[in-house]
Amino acid sequence: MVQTNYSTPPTDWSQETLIAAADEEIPTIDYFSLFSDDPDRRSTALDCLSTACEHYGFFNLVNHGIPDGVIGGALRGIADFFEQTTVEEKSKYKKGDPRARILWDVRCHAGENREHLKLLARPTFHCPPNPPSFREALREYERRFHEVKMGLARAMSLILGHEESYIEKAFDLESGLDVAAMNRYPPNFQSKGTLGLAEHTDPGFIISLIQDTDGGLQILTHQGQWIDVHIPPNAILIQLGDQLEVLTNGKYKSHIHRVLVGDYRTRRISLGILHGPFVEQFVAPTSEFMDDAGSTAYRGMTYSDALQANGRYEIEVQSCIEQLRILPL
Ligand SMILES: O=C(O)CCC(=O)C(=O)O
Ligand SMILES: [Fe+2]
Repeated sequence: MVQTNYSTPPTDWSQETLIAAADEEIPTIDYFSLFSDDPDRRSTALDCLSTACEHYGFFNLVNHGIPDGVIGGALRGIADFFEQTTVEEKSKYKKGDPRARILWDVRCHAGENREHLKLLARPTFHCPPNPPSFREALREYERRFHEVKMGLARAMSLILGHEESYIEKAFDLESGLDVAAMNRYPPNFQSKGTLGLAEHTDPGFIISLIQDTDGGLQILTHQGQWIDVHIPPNAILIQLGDQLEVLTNGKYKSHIHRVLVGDYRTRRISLGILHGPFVEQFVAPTSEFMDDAGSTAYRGMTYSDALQANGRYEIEVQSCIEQLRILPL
């Protein structure tokens, strides 16, 4: 994540700037149409995907084939974990061991108000054992979305002008590092300020996001405007990650987003999965996306090094896009 300074909130965030967000349309992509046998339908869907990736960097995915019950079950399981597990039990997962595969914390200050749980979902699935319904429900959703992710990688490879397996190979996606990041906002009734989560971008190929309550997430568009993100029930928000920005030399960009807590009486649960390349995969802009002089706007790094470039652990999945960007002289 960029600019996540937990002790000092950014100074220019007045109440007004936090609330002034435009109500803009979020592009919607129909997943099944991307693979339709009807060539017109398919080509229209791929065109829409191309516009969404290049001009927005995020979109709502519908008709993805994951049953409503699987999405609802995962969100209920997460709520059960946050509500039924004792603080003593959760505290076993506090940051300490760099090789930890599960991380839990609660933050309550002017720059961040949330309880969160992160766990390694792929290549191996790790999860607290209780409540038992949580593990199974999360695993089922994660398994289903893995297929959707591989499909999106194929469709995006095509709109980038490559063979279907281009992104899968460039990121070694079948061995990719997927981290599930679950949030509860606000964490309690002592929240301070209006920020649930400070502005940041996320690393990886894409980030998929589901929620149980609409409202709170805001995205800074490439045109520099904060917009409120509305995710229709059972749609999945897809955000492009930093490593896709690096691979495409900035043709597809990740974007800054943040979460507001606003009303302390409304609870919101979200599940973002950060779908990353294989940790040892070296990710650098490929020649097709360079200009005639062969110049690149990003430096290459393995995914593991990029995740640790800010001194963080892999499981924290923090962005280091600032270190990856080569600033023009
Ligand atoms: O809760 C949300 O809506 C977004 C969470 C997020 O951006 C993250 O965990 O990286
Ligand atoms: Fe994020």
